[in-house]
Amino acid sequence: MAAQPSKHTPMMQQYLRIKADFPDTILFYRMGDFYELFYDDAKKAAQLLDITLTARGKSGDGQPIPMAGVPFHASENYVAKLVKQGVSVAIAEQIGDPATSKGPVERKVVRVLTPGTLTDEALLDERSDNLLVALCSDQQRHGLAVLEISSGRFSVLEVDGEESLLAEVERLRPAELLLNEENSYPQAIAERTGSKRMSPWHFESDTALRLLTQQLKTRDLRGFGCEGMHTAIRAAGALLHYAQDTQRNSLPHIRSLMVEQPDDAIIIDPASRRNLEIDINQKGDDQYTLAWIMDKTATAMGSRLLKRWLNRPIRDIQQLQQRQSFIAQLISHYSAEELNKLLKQVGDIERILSRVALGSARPRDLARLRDAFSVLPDIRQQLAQLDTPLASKLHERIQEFPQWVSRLQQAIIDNPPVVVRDGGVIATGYDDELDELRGLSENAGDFLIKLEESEKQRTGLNTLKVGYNRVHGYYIEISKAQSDQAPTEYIRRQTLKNAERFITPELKEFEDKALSAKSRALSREKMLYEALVRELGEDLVALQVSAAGLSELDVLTNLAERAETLRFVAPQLVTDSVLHIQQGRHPVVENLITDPFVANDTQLDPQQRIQIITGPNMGGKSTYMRQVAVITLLAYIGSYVPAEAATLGPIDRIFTRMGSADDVAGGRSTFMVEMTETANILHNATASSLVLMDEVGRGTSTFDGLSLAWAAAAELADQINAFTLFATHYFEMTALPEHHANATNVHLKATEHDDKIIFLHSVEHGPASQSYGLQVAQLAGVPTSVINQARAQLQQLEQQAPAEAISPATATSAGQTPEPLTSEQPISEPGSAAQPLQADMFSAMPSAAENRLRELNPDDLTPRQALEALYQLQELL
Ligand SMILES: Nc1ncnc2c1ncn2[C@@H]1O[C@H](COP(=O)(O)OP(=O)(O)OP(=O)(O)O)[C@@H](O)[C@H]1O
Repeated sequence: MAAQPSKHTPMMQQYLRIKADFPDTILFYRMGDFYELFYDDAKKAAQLLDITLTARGKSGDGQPIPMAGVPFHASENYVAKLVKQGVSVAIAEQIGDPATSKGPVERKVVRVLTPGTLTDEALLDERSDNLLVALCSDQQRHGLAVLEISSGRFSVLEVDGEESLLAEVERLRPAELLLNEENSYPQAIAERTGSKRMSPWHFESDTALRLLTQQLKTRDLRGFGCEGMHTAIRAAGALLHYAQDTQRNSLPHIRSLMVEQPDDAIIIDPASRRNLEIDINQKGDDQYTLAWIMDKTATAMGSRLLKRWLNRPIRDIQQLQQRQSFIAQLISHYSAEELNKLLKQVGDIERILSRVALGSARPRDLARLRDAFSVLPDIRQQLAQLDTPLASKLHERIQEFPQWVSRLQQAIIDNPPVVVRDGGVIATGYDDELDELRGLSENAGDFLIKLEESEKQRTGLNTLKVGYNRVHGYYIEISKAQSDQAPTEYIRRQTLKNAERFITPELKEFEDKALSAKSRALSREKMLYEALVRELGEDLVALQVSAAGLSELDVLTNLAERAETLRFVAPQLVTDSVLHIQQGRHPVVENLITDPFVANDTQLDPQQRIQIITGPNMGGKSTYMRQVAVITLLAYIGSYVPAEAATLGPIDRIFTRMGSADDVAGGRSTFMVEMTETANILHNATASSLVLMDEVGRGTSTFDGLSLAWAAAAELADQINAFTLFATHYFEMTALPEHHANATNVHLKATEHDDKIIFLHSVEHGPASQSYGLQVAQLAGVPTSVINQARAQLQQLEQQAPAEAISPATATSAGQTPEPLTSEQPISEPGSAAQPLQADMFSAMPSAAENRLRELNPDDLTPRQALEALYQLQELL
C-alpha cells in the first residue's frame, strides 16, 4: 500500500506509524476540524459512506495519496455507519499543543470502535444484544466465547459438528466474530459481516488461561465449571485480549464466566429459527415476529433478556415451573401493571452500569441511576407480597441502595446536560469549593454593573461602559469625544473608530480571578464527577446483580401481562413423551387477522407420533404446524401458552423444513437447500424432537419428490420416532398410516360454495379429499381464461389416469386396485382411502428411470439411500 515512511512528509510519516498498529481498522486521523483518511482506508470509506475520494500530495513513489475526510462535528454518524457495516474504526486525536510542537502535532489513538465492542448508547440498538464472539476449533469440536461488553455478560460453550456450530452462530448473531486463522469454516461463518480472522497465537492455551484468571481474579477456572473445555477457553482468551485491547480498559465489569451446556437448552437449527420468526422475520426486521407479539417489557434490558430466552428455550423443568408459578402469583395478585409502571422508571441500568465500569458514564446516566434506585424499595415491597421461591430469590438479588439515592440526589442536578465538559452537572450545595468558584464567575455580572456605575460617577463621563470580548477580555470603553478625559490610571488597550478601550489594574485583577474561577470550577466539577463514577464502580457487583434481577423481573412481569391480555394458559410440563394441545392458537396470526382465529387440537404421543397433514393451499397447514412449535417454544421459556390446555413432555430440538428459498449466496438451488435441511433433520432428530416438515420434495419432479417425502416420513415414524407434523400436497402420502401404526392423517377443512372455496381452518381427522388448487388460483386472481384452460387440462389428465395407484408404498406392491382419479370427491371423509391426485408421470419417463423407481421401496430406505436413489434417478432422467 504505502511506500517507505521516510520518503513521506513528516505528517504522513506520523500517520503511517500510527496506521501500522491498526492494519485492519479504518483510521480517522484528526487534522483541525476534520478527520482525514488515507490510502485504502480512504477508498473503502468513500465507498461505504458515499463520501468524495480525493487525493493529497504525493507519496514517495510520486503517486497521489488517496484521501477522504469527514467533518469532526459530524463524525459520530459516519463512525456509526461504518461500524454497522461490520468495520472497525480507530480515532487518532491531536494530543500535543500545536503552538509548541516542532513538526506535526503529537497524535494518539484514543478510541477504537469495533462492531462487537460498542458501549455508546447512540451506537447501540437498545432492545437487542450486541455480541462479540470468538471461535476456536479442534477438528469437530468448536469452542465459542461470547461477550456482551455493554453488560459484562461473558460465557463459553462447546459444540460438536458444523451443524451445531451454525445453529449457535445463528442464535447469537454476533456483531463481530473473531476466527482463528488456523481453522477453516463454512462460508456462512467465514464471510459473515463482522468476521475477523486472527493469528493463531491469539488463541494460545496458556495465554488464555493466564488472561482469564487475571480478569476473573481466580487461581484457576475450576469454580466456573469449564474444565476440559479447551477450545472454548482458547476462544475466551482471544476474545478477552481483543476486548481489553480495543477498549484500552481492564473491563472491571467482567467478573464471571458462565458455561452454557448445549444440553440445557432446546436446540433450534438456523433454518427453524428463520422459519419460526422468533425475533426477526424472513425480511430481516422484527415485524410480526414472536417477539413482536410477546415483548411489552418495560425496560430495554428486559426486552433483550426476553429475546435471549425466546432464542434459547431451556429444558430444566424445575426452573420453568418456578417461572410459571411466579407468573401465576403476579396474575392472582394483579401486580403486573404496578410492577410494569415501576420498572419503566428503572430503565436500562444494565448498560449504564457497564459505562460506569468503563468510566464512560454520562451525566444523564447518573441521573437515570438515581431515578432507578429511588423506585427499588417499591419494587421490593411488591415482591415481598408474593409467595413463591422465585419471588424470594428476586427479592434477595434486587437490593436497595439508599446511600446512592441520597448521594446522587445531592450530587447531580435534576436534568443534567449531556456532557460534563461544559459544566452545570453537579448540584449546588454538594461541594463548597465548587460553589465558591461558581460564585466568583457567576457574580461577575453584578461586579461589572457596579464598576460601570461607580466609574461613571467618579469620572463624570456619561459614555463610559464596561464590556467584554474574547480577544481582549474585560475593558472600559469611552467614546472618542470623551476619551481624552480618561483618568491617568486607565491603560489604553484598543482604538476603535468611535471609541477607545481601556483596562485598569482593578479590572485586570477581577478578570484574572473571574476567568480562572470559571475554568477552575469546570475542572473541579469534572473531578467530582469522575470521583462519583469511580465510587459507583466500587459497588458494581451488587449493582449488576440487582440489574440482572430487575431484567428477569421485567420479563416475568411481561409474560404475566401477555398471558392475561392474550388469554394464555399455564402448560403442564411432564416427563411422559407427549405433546397434547387443546384448542391451540398461533399468537401472531391470531392478532393479525380480522376473522376469528380457529383454534385446533394436537395430539402426539407414543401411539400417534406423526401427523400427515393435507388440505388446500391457504387452508392453514403452515399456521397449524407453526403454532405447535411456537406453543412448545413458549412453554419452554416458562411462559403461558395460547391454548385452552397443554401438556408437554421433554423436547430436545425443534426442526422445521418449511418454505423454500434459493440460497443464491451459497450457490444452492431450492431443492438442494430443501434436501440439506431434510438430511440434517434425519441425521439429528431424536424421539424427543419436534419436527415440522412442509411440502418436502416439492422442489423436484413429482416422483422423486414423492419418493423422498415418503422415505423421510417413514424414517421419522419408524426409526426416529420424533413428534412429527408432516404437511404435504402429495396425496399419496396419506397412505402412510396404513403402513405405520404411529402415523395418522389429519386435514385442514375447507368447503365449496358457489364454485368458491371457503377455508374453515379446522384440523379434522383423516386425509383431505380434494386439493382445490384451481379454486385457490382463482381466488389469487389468476385470469378466468387461464383457470378454464387448466380445468380442461385437468379433466384430460384425469381421463388418462393410470389403472394403478401410484403411492410409493403401493408402487411395488402388486395387486392393489386403485381408485380412479377425480376432483369431485366428497369433502373430508374421515378415514377415506388415499386418492391419487397426480397424473401418471411414468408414461413420460425414460424406461430405465421408471424401472428403477418401481424397484424402490422408500419404506425400507435410510435417508442416505433415499438421497443416493434420487441422484441415480436424476442421472437416468
Ligand atoms: N386457524 C386459523 N384460523 C383463522 N385463520 C387462519 C387459521 N390458519 C390460517 N389462517 C389464515 O389462512 C392463511 C393461510 O394459512 P397458511 O399459510 O397456514 O396456509 P397453508 O395451508 O400453509 O397454505 P399453503 O399450502 O399455500 O402454504 C393465514 O395467513 C391466515 O390468514
